[in-house]
Amino acid sequence: MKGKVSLVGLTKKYGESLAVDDLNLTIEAGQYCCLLGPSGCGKSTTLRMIAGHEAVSSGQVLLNNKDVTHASPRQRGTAMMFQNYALFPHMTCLENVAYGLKVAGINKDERTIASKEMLELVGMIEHQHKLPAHLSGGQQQRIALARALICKPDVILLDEPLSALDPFLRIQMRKELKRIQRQLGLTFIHVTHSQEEAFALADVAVVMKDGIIEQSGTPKSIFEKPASAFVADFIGGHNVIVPSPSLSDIPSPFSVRADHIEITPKDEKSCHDTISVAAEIIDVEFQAQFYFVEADIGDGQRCMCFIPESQLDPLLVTSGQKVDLNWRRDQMNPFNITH
Ligand SMILES: Nc1ncnc2c1ncn2[C@@H]1O[C@H](COP(=O)(O)OP(=O)(O)OP(=O)(O)O)[C@@H](O)[C@H]1O
Repeated sequence: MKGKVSLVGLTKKYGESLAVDDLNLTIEAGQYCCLLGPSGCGKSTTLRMIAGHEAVSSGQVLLNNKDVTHASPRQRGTAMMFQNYALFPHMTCLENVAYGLKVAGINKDERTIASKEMLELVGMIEHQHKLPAHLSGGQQQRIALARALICKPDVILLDEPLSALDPFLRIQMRKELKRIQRQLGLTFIHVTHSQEEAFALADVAVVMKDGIIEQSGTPKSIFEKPASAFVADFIGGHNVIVPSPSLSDIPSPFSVRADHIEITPKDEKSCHDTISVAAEIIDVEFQAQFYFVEADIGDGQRCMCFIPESQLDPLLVTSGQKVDLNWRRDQMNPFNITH
């Protein structure tokens, strides 16, 4: 199976500033990989270096174990789908999709058949004769995807492909991307700043910060054990807590999931495997299936708790109420990375 991508010491410098710093990563053939991180962390630069649209300062890009670091984009076996779709406005959908085959010298009959197949795959065959301007954002995106797929690349590179779509369409297209990736068995590398998107799609999520990989793994493994305070904060749903004197047997910062915290009346519980922290409720927000409760635990630290709708005691959990927050000792996550 083709489509294995290896990044070896991949580095990009703009002047003195390091945009991507000694990245080492292997993406296996047929995996859906999401590069995830805040703005400026180096995701797009990494993607562009894999595509061959950005020169590498040092290190290597290997495709199927072959060094393609200095190969042109067309020689690599990768295809890029851009954020703005970059469709040719004067060409119909069919012509846009067929363009790559035309450049490759494929005859008209063959490229029409192949392009129609691709339009079927992305659900756009009935729009084949329309111009891009007459399509919705989601439809334009399907055409852009068909165009990227037409030359049968081993790897598809997608830079924030869903960011221009409204929330409903974004979820629909997310499912489509996954379906097509699974159906064709291709490697997809997808850049996003949305943790939700990355977790929904990725076999492997790579969380980046300041040009380095902070953590990579399955979304579940990252959510269950964020490696650093940065990852815990970025993926959400976790509290990063710096132990205060009342937690004297806990030496260093840790995270605890918001849905693992239980709220009880003050001083009610002291089970030996449970950590209890005195807190004052700041705010309670109804979020349909659960309540979002914010509480002050002293030393300027706030804790968020997700309490299932059916389990919240409205007499206990109101603003200003003094309570205990409790979680099991084994639900505390110490960090592997403490920089
Ligand atoms: N052409 C360039 N010249 C100089 N600096 C650049 C250039 N392109 C990117 N950078 C810098 O490199 C760093 C990484 O940028 P990059 O676009 O890869 O980040 P990103 O994580 O994709 O961000 P975003 O989500 O905002 O697109 C940033 O500090 C950025 O300012």
